[in-house]
Amino acid sequence: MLIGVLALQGAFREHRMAIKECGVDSIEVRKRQELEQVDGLIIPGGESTTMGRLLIDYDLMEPIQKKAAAGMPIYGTCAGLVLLAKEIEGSNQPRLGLMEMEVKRNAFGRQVDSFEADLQIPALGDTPFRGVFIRAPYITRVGPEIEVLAKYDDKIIFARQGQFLASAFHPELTKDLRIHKYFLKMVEEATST
Ligand SMILES: NC(=O)CC[C@H](N)C(=O)O
Repeated sequence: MLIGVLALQGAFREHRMAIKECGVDSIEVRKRQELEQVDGLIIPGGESTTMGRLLIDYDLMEPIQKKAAAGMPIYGTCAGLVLLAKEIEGSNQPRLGLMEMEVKRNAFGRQVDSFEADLQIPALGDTPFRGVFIRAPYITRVGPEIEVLAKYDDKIIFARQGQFLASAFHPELTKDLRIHKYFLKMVEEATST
């Protein structure tokens, strides 16, 4: 199994470290040829407007959408979550638009630019997951095919739609590997069918 981490901008190194800790190989994806090799893709946090523009400049937008349509699992964190959403409140910025949801960017407000919180995530067991939020978005509306995996303060911050996974927070900035392992299981399931 080979995981690609989109490396146009943002926190891609930390995701590669986490994947390595899980005992799985990864590569940085900046070109089509690199994308072609991978079984699953992680879209890191960063700046979603910049990353969206770079996806077009690097000619990766359509190739990713095509691989997604062919079943490739994708996990987006923070800016990655924004890029996965079909709707972005008040913005027409470029996006992959693969998940039936609307998101609000920088949604927790200026006073709470960055914060941490213990999250209850039933899909990961009883132990809370430390959520690191940095100018985080949240999900404001979801379609029926979306499974809500966690909320914080009544806001949806972790969700799945089939082979797509999205978190508003940054598990790659903690030592807890449960979400990366959860995604790797999704990739394993997709590649074994
Ligand atoms: N840490 C992050 O990825 C911030 C995301 C940023 N607010 C955006 O919308 O692009």
